[in-house]
Formats: sequence, structure tokens, C-alpha cells
Amino acid sequence: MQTLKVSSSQGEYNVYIGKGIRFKIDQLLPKSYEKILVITDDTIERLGYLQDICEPLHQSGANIYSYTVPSGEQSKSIQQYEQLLTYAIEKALDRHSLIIAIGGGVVGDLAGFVAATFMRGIDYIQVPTTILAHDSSVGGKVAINHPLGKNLIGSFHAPKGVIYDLETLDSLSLVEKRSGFAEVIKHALIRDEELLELLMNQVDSLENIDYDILHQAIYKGIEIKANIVAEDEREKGIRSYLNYGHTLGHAIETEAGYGKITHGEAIAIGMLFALRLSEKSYQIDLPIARIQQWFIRLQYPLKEIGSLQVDSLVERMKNDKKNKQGKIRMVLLEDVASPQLVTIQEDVLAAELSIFINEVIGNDKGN
Ligand SMILES: NC(=O)c1ccc[n+]([C@@H]2O[C@H](COP(=O)([O-])OP(=O)(O)OC[C@H]3O[C@@H](n4cnc5c(N)ncnc54)[C@H](O)[C@@H]3O)[C@@H](O)[C@H]2O)c1
Ligand SMILES: O=C(O)C(=O)C[C@@H](O)[C@H](O)[C@H](O)COP(=O)(O)O
Ligand SMILES: [Zn+2]
Repeated sequence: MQTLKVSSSQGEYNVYIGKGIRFKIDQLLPKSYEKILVITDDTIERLGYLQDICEPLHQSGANIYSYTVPSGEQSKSIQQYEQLLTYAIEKALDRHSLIIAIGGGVVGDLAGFVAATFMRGIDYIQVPTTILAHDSSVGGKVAINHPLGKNLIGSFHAPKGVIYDLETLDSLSLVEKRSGFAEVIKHALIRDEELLELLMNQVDSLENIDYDILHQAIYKGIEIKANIVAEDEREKGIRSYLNYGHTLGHAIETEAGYGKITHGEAIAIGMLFALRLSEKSYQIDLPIARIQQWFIRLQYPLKEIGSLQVDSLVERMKNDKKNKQGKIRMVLLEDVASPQLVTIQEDVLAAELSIFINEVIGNDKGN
């Protein structure tokens, strides 16, 4: 088992990474709790992972309650959030209780937001089960969606620990591997050129991905994220770099309808667009053609953006949380691993997006 330490304003916490560690969750809690509410989704329950952690938790002597939400992005809703709060109140959880989120980023964001707001904030632990959640489980951003935009209702609330059992990744579908891998690529693009090269050279298919390489990349991704959030927990500066690809990506997710395209797939399209805009803005050469071909080999559904309207996407981007004084701001790359937060004029954005969409629809053969 490997352990990474993450510092936050609410105290330092450990990220445990290993195989089979869900079975000893009781030994990895930072302290004992009288009441624990475990929040998950129906896929995780069906796969038996909920049961796997509830057994050792029972043995710790705590009263365990569990609540299962439908799997998928639509559970990050105000309605689902309210139902969870009602359940927590009915079970008489108090300020000394613990919430455990076992699942992907949806469960983590939702349960984390319940923990952040129930009685003004109680402890919670993340037990990530997707590749994507190597990103979402660390750093304390918790949120639900509003029909008008992603994560518009949320908080910064650091977990008390992250218990990442890599064994659970074996049951992921191809589409979820693809989604999560996009955030691994993001971490490499913004911070680690060597990792990017390794991934581009070694990962040509997500179906047969070498698990040693994947686990190594996940570890590096967590390290990158942990270092950034430790320096800038509340996104006053460099944390915005973790939002690379998300300005357009979130607009695509909202505009397409939550759950129609995965988070990572939308972010992959957003990262490609940001690469194009970076090249034009800084008058530099970036390895765009190589990355785009790689994305096509990995079967990111780049052409999906062709079904969306430029004007509607730009309207969605006006709700992005990085914006300031009504201006859209995007993370661009001055070079690989050299990000900047840049204001983009709306007319330039619309024109570039239109060119991008036409090029992607033309070039992305068959995907
Ligand atoms: N808070 C953050 O910093 C942060 C970072 C990145 C993404 N996010 C958010 O995370 C969400 C996406 O997370 P996600 O991709 O993990 O989605 P998800 O939680 O919906 O999981 C994807 C699907 O995989 C299933 N699943 C989960 N673990 C599985 C396993 N081990 N085996 C088989 N199936 C499994 C789930 O039931 C779901 O159907 C988005 O809402 C995004 O906005 C948050
Ligand atoms: O941790 C961060 O900061 C990120 O931006 C990580 C992103 O991958 C993640 O999708 C996050 O939820 C986006 O945050 P938001 O502030 O744009 O909602
Ligand atoms: Zn993301």
C-alpha cells in the first residue's frame, strides 16, 4: 500500500492506494465513529463493493447506515441531495458522525456536498472506485449540478481520508476507463511532459491497457493534484490549471444533457480545443495532430460536438466558475506542462469554436 499526504486548511489527510485495501477500511479510518452513513450508487452495490466495506465497518462497532442512489450524472441533483439530507436527519446523524462515499466522482461529489453542508459540515471519507475518481476524490471540491450548469452548487470541504482500492478498477467498462483516463491525460498535459510521452507511447488502447502503467499514471496524477491543491486549495490561482479542458467540457456536458456524454469524454474534447486555442493565442507549435490522432485511436467521441450549436456552447461557458467581470477565462498552454489562465473575447471564442468543430467533424474518421 502507498500513502500520499495532502495538506488542507481543514487538516492533513492520507490518500491510501493499494490492492484489496477496501477490506481493511476499518483500520484506515482516522478515528472511531459512533454513526457512519455510507453513500453509494446501484452499480457499486450490485458489484458487492458496498458489502465489502460494510462488513469490516460493522466489526468496528459503529452503527452503519447505507443509502444507494441511481448511478449516473443525474444523481448530482438538488432533489437527490435533499433526499440524502432527509435520510441523514431521520437516522439522527450528528456532528460527530462520518459519511463515506464509495463510488465514482458522482457519488464522491454528491456525498461530499452532503457532508459539507449537513449541520454545517461533518467528516467524510472518499473510497473512489473509478479511474476518474483519482482526480475527484482528492482536493475537497464537492458539488451538485444545476440544470443551467455543472457543479454550480458546491463547496470546498476536504475529506478526512481517501482509500483507493485499485482492485475495484478491474470491473470498469471501457467507456468509464476512457472517461477517467482523460483526467490522467489532463494531469500529464498541465504538469508532466514525461508522463505524457509515456502514456502516448505505451497506451494505444484502453481495452487492453497495461494495469502497471495505469496504476503508475494514477499515482502520478494524484501526486500532481495533491501538490496543486495543497498550494491553492480554494482556486485563487494555480488550482485553475486543473480545470484545463473544462470550460468547453462542462458546456458540452450541460448542453448535451447530463449523462449523455461522460465527463472525461467531454473534457477530452475541451482539452483538444484548448490546445488549438493555445497554439493560435501564443503563436506556438504544440503536438496537436499527434494528440488528436491518439485521442481518435483511444476512441474519444470527438465528433459528438458536431451535434451542438456554437452559440449555445458559448452561452454555457458564460456560467463557468473561472469567469471574472463577465469575461470568459480559459486555461491555455504556453507549452506542454506550462498552463496559464487567459481571458478570451467572446467573438474570438465563437469563431475559433466554429472552426474547431468543422475541423473535428472533418478529421475524426469514424469516431
Ligand atoms: N470534485 C472534483 O475534483 C472532480 C474531479 C473530476 C470530476 N468530478 C466529477 O466526477 C463526476 C464523474 O465521475 P465518474 O466518471 O467517476 O462518474 P460516476 O461516478 O458516474 O461513475 C461512472 C460509472 O461507473 C460506475 N462505476 C463506478 N465504479 C465502478 C467500478 N469499480 N466498476 C464498474 N462500474 C463502476 C458508476 O456506477 C457509474 O455508472 C462528474 O460529475 C465530474 O464533474 C469531480
Ligand atoms: O479539482 C479541481 O480544481 C478541478 O478542476 C478538477 C476537475 O477535474 C473537476 O472536474 C472539477 O469538479 C471541476 O471543478 P469546477 O470548479 O469547474 O466545477
Ligand atoms: Zn474534471
